[in-house]
Amino acid sequence: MNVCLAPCPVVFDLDGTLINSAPDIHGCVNAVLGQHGTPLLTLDQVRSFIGGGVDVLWQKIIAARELEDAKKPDYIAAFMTCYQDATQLTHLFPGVEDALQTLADRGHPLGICTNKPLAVTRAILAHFGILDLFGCVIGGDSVPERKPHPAPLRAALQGLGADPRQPRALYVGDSEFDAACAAAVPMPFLIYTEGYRQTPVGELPHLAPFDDFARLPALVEMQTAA
Ligand SMILES: O=C(O)COP(=O)(O)O
Ligand SMILES: [Mg+2]
Repeated sequence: MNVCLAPCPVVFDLDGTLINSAPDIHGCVNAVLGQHGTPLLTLDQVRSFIGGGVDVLWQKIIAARELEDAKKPDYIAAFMTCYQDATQLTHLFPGVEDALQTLADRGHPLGICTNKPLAVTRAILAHFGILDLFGCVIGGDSVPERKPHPAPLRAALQGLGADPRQPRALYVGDSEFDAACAAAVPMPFLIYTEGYRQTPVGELPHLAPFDDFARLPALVEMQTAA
C-alpha cells in the first residue's frame, strides 16, 4: 500500500496516455518518407513504434524500411520540423481534462514524464490548455537518459518536491517503457489500457489497470489511502 497522507504527486506519461498523438506522428513520418521516395507506413505500424522517443521511433522506421542508418539525423531533423506544430490530428483521450482538473482541485501535485522532446511537449500541453496544471514537465531531452531508465521519472518527482528515494507518488502511463521505468524507480504504476502498448497488460508490472479517465481520480484515492 502506498501510504500517503497529503495528496500524492501523480506523474503522467503523454503519448498514448493523455493524448492520442499517433495520427500526427504518422502524418509527419510519412511526409519525411515521401520526401525520400520511401514506401509509407500504416498508422498501426507507426503507433507500434511510439513510446521510446524520437530516436527510437526512427531506429524502428529505419529497420522496418531498411533505410540508411547514417541518414537518421536528417530524418529526425525533417520529422521535428514537421512535428513541432502538428496538433491538427491529435486529441486528448476522453475524460482526461476532467480527471486532471479533479486531481489538481484535490491538491495532487501533477507532473509529466514523457520521452517526447520537451519543447514540443510543452507546446502540445499549451495547445490543449493544460500546461499550467503541471508543476513539472520532463521531456525526452530534459535529462541525459530516457525511459525505461528511471532518471527522468526521478527528475519529475524531484521537480514536484517528492523525495525520489521514498516516492509517495503514482506514475500513470500506457507502455512497456513506462512500466519498466516505474519498476526501476521503483514506484507504483497505473496503466491506461487504451494507449500504444504492444504487450498483454498482465505481463507488465503495474498496480492497477484502467480504461476510462473518469475512473482515475477514484483509483488514485484508492491506491493512496492509508
Ligand atoms: O514520443 C514517444 O515516442 C513517446 O512518448 P511518451 O513517453 O509520451 O509515450
Ligand atoms: Mg506513452
